[in-house]
Amino acid sequence: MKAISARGLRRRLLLAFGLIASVCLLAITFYVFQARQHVGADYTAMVADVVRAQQDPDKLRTALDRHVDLEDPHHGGELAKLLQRLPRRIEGIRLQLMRSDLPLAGYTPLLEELADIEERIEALRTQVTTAEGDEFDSRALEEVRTRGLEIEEGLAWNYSELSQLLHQASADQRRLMGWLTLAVVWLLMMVVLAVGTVMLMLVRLQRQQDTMRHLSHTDELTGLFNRRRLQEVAEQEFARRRRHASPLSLMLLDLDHFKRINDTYGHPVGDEVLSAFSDILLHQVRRLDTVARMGGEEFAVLLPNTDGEAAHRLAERVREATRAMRLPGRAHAHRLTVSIGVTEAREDDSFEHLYSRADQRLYRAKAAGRDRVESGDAKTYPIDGGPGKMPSTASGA
Ligand SMILES: Nc1nc2c(ncn2[C@@H]2O[C@H](COP(=O)(O)OP(=O)(O)OP(=O)(O)O)[C@@H](O)[C@H]2O)c(=O)[nH]1
Repeated sequence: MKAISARGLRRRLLLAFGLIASVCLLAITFYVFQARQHVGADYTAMVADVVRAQQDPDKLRTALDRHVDLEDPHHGGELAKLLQRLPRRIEGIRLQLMRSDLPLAGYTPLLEELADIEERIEALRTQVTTAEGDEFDSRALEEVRTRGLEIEEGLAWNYSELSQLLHQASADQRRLMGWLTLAVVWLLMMVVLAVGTVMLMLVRLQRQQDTMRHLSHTDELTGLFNRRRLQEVAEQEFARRRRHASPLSLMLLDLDHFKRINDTYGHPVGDEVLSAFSDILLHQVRRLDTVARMGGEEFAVLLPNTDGEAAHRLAERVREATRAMRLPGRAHAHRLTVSIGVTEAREDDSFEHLYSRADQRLYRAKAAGRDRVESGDAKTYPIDGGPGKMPSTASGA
């Protein structure tokens, strides 16, 4: 599986975080809008019905007055029609209340009273319609008036109570919605915060992992790769070589008599020399080469796409540069030299074999007097690409 870099991961996490935050923001806006609209619409409709119903008692009083004052039986028709409409209005309000989510317990006494009024309206309507066409006596008219006024009073009181209850409930509901909205906003903020924190932690974790990986691949003193990393890169290069059949060489380098530097100038100066030598190596090689410190004063350079001849030339350049190197501090007068073993990978070779051959050649270079490059081939190699001869399989001082 391809590893994601810390930067790539951070970019993806930030993108995800931005998306989540936007969705949350949209959800909050949508919720607040819907909640306010919903509550407003329900109560507006119900309160409007009750306000209209509150005119009914006045209409009833007027109809009664006309009915009684004119003593005209035909006016009974107008009163009867009104008495027919009133129960429908009550029924409509009752249905609205039932359908709403209001706690009906507070409304039950009112609804019961309205049901009672409905019955009385029905009785009065029967009385008025039955009497239509007959002669009204004043006693009967007075009775209609009295019963009508009782209904009018009952209706006026009930509607007024209902209106108050609805206004109160509406105010309560709005307050509740306000709190709910706040709670939702708070909750979403917490979610966003939590997601952000988790993402930050993930980014930190990834950074730590990257640092750990870097440290596990790096030599602390010189900043070069270490033995483990060289091994990994070598395995990759061998796999690549099997696919593309390109040359691959290895150079092993060991500083000569390094102990003397430590003994003469002290360990810290020895450390500085090791760092300065690393710089020389890095300066001489290409970007695709892998330079590693194997431990102590021993180094290795893996050279992809490089045959033994080119590797030998490079080794010579490194040897020359090392001799010419001015050592730091009190060691400035000391001349540092390096012995180098070079080898090119053969067909069906392995890194272990390659390394072992380079090591043997390094040993030979040491044994032959140090400050030498041993490549093991009987050929002579031109140095720096120009014509030149090597006395034997080795070159050096
Ligand atoms: N300053 C410093 N010295 C180190 C470090 N690692 C190893 N050394 C020293 O390197 C020296 C290596 O000594 P030897 O193995 O005898 O090798 P040499 O003196 O270079 O001799 P030849 O390799 O035979 O030419 C020892 O004195 C080690 O203490 C390090 O990280 N810093």
